[in-house]
Amino acid sequence: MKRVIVITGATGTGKTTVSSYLTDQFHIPRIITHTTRPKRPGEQEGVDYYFETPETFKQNHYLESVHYANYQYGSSLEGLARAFSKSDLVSIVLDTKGAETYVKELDTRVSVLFLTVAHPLLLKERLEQRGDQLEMVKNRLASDEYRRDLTLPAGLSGIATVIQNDKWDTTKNRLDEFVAELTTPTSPKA
Ligand SMILES: Nc1ncnc2c1ncn2[C@@H]1O[C@H](COP(=O)(O)OP(=O)(O)OP(=O)(O)O)[C@@H](O)[C@H]1O
Ligand SMILES: Nc1nc2c(ncn2[C@@H]2O[C@H](COP(=O)(O)O)[C@@H](O)[C@H]2O)c(=O)[nH]1
Repeated sequence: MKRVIVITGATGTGKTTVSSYLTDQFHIPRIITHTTRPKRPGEQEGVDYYFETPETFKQNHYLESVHYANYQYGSSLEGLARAFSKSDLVSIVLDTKGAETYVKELDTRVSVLFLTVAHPLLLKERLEQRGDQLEMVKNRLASDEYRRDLTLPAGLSGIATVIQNDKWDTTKNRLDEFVAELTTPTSPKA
């Protein structure tokens, strides 16, 4: 059965880092989503995102789309099909609103990881260290979406596996266990 690991949580909690680990360690490809935000240094078209203008953004067919801190983001049916052509088990990085939509739309074909950190101050430091523009960090941390995504939403409670991503070695161990449960045929989660 095809399955999507939805990785969600606040900005800077490490969602993309976790998704890259799943690709490198377990060959789980990521669904590439679309955004109208400008590229960060080092980001590549079709690898990190499909970078769109507000006009081209409208031309895709979305399973869900959101506004996040003044930009548009969406996961297209085309992007989903492209990832599933590589593997029956894929991941996607979403804000919590998108994660709730995925659970509603794909139901038992979704496994959710919700990432947190011990203190939100860590997130500001991580965004700055990542090289985000200071103005962008300021706007993002002042957004309703940022505050919303700090807490596990009711719609994901009892569904999501929560991982506190403070120490990367601990997170890696939790991820290894999570994937083992998903991919063991006798496991209730498989
Ligand atoms: N456990 C960790 N300890 C220290 N730094 C980390 C850890 N996990 C991730 N990081 C770093 O934190 C920064 C943010 O991580 P990442 O880009 O994966 O977050 P994100 O949740 O995808 O963010 P966004 O929602 O803004 O795209 C990156 O520079 C990453 O290398
Ligand atoms: N609901 C969706 N959320 C998405 C999608 N693609 C990314 N995201 C989330 O947006 C924020 C900001 O991302 P950033 O790359 O600008 O830092 C973050 O929470 C992502 O997880 C999407 O297609 N749908």
